[in-house]
Amino acid sequence: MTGVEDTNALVRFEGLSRYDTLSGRVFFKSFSQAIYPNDRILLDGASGAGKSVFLRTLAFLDQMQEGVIYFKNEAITPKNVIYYRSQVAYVHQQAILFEGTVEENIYLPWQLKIHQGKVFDQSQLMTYLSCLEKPADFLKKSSKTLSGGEQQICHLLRTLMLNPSVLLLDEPTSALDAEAVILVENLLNHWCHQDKAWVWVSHDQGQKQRVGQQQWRIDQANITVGNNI
Ligand SMILES: Nc1ncnc2c1ncn2[C@@H]1O[C@H](COP(=O)(O)OP(=O)(O)OP(=O)(O)O)[C@@H](O)[C@H]1O
Repeated sequence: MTGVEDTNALVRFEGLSRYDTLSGRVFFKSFSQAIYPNDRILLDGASGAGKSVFLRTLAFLDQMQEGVIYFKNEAITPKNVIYYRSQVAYVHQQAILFEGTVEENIYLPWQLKIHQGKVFDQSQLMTYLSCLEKPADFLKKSSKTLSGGEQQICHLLRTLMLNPSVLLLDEPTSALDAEAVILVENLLNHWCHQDKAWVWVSHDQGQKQRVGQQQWRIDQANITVGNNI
């Protein structure tokens, strides 16, 4: 749906285009779509097709060349972009962690003005940990000593605790073993209830089938929407 309000959409974007201004490469052009509550979208495409570029653009982390993004019908501008990023959260494949413990990393965003006044739900964090079969002392581990998979878990927990509406998941389980992958998927399936949605990038065919109820596919700067995964 484009050009008119859509009160049901969480995120809606119109005419989204992203070029590399130096090389002239077009990543995608004039893409318009909406993300609705409970949408589980697989973003597919060959390596190098531009999936991460697209997710970062949608997260307002990369500069788009054309288009407008709306969150709950409000156009995103520099004035409300910090709030938008807290609601439409990009989960990097390579976790960005700071020096300190897992717990300190999870608390860090709570120092931002945008989260002040909100209450950190410690019992929710403990529930997430137990869903991932991680003991409470995982929180005390230094970020320096975490394995790649543990870093991804820390990053995901930090994002989930901020209670976003939409997760933009860029290969969020790529460093995890098969059992941990299923635990993360189960947790996110539980998380993705009525007013939540995700766009998920994965290279694992089994995971693509499990996490994608619809597919957006990037191919040579075109994005097509379908259901065949
Ligand atoms: N900010 C940028 N400016 C210009 N080019 C970029 C930028 N970011 C990434 N690229 C290039 O865009 C191409 C697509 O990168 P991207 O990481 O989005 O691909 P991808 O589809 O996510 O690939 P993969 O599945 O291998 O992770 C790559 O050739 C990359 O080098």
